Order: sequence, then C-alpha cells, then structure tokens
Amino acid sequence: MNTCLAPCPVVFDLDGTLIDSAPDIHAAVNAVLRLNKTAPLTLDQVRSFIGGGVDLLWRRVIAATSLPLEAHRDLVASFMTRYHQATALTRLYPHVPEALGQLADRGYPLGICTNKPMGPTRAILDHFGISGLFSIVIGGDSLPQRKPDPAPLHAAFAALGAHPQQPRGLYVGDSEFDAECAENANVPFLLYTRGYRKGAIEQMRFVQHFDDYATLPLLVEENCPVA
Ligand SMILES: O=C(O)COP(=O)(O)O
Ligand SMILES: [Mg+2]
Repeated sequence: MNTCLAPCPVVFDLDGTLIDSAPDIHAAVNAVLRLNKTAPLTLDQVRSFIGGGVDLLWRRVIAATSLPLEAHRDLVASFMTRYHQATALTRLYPHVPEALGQLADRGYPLGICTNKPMGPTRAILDHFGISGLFSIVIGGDSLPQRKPDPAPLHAAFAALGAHPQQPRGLYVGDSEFDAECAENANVPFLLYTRGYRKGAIEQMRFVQHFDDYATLPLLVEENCPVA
C-alpha cells in the first residue's frame, strides 16, 4: 500500500489517456501525406503509431508508405505546423473533467507526463479549459529523454514535491510506453484500457486497470490514501 502523509501526486499521460486525440493526429498526418502525393493512412494505422512521440510516429508513417527516410525531418516540420491547431476532432474521454475535479478538490497534486510535444499539449489543455488543474506539465520535448525513459516521470513527480526516497503517488496511462516508464521510475501504474495500448491487458504490468473515469477517484484513494 502506497501511503502518503499528504495527498500523493497523481500524474497522467495525455494521448489515449485523458484525450482521444487520434482523429486529429490522423487528419494532420494525412494532410502532410496529401501534400507529399502519398496515399492516406487509416485511423487504425495512425492510432497504432501513437505513444512514442512525433519522431517515432513519423518513422512508423514512413515505414507504412513509400516515403523516403531522408524526408523524416521535413515531414515532422510540416506536421508540427498543423499539430498545434489539431484540436477540433479531439475529445476528452467520458467523466475525465469530473474525475480530475474531484481529485483536485481532495488536494491531490496533479501533473501531466506525455510524449506529445509541449506546443500541442498546451494547446489541447487550453482548448478543454483544464490547464489550470495541472501544477506541472512535462512534454515529449521538455527533456532530452522521453518515455519509457524514467527521467520525464521523475521530473514530474519532483516538481509536485515527491521525495525520491518516498512513495511517489501514481502514474495513470494507456500504453506500453507508460507501463514501462512507470516500472523504470518505480512508480505504481494505473492502466486506462480504452486508449491506444498495442497488446493484451494481461501482458502489461500495472497495479490496477480501469475503463471508466467515474471509478478513478476511488481507485486513487485506495492506492494512494490520504493519511
Ligand atoms: O505523442 C505521442 O506519441 C503520445 O503521447 P502520450 O505520451 O500522451 O500518449
Ligand atoms: Mg498515451
């Protein structure tokens, strides 16, 4: 049991965890492919490429198309100009605002640790009016390292006042990148199962999994009680 003297920090992944952003990412990818006279990819394909950040996303797009690897840099640059405005098709998962509000009201310090770059991360949090709930936001370009490296998660918890030698609260995420990052950082992991996970739930390591944010406040309390 992960008991904290003060409410434990709770850090969230973003894409596939708090937001279903795949439709916007898909549209932005296909806009760039169209410009490069390349056939579009399906939503399922693009969704399966999300989780490791923009560079990996485009390495996977290139592998799935006839585009040359040397074009990677220009394709990413072209994508990024669209990614900052890519909010119209993105939705918060059901009950996310209520769950975050309840946790904040109970005094849990909240943070974000995502592989999404900071520009689009800020844009989407502002779009949904939830930026103010998070005391720290670590994006995919905030540090030289990205998840599953533990450095971004360590940075998020340190900013929320967690002591490295003490229980560090919880990380909530949807993907194998998140589970591995939590394990590398020695942080208990809660898996949201309606996101962009590639494999079976049973193949992942987590303390608990959930598919409805209405249940999250209780899960957090059970795994991270306020002493
Ligand atoms: O941008 C990505 O590839 C994934 O972002 P996430 O870390 O919020 O899932
Ligand atoms: Mg994710």
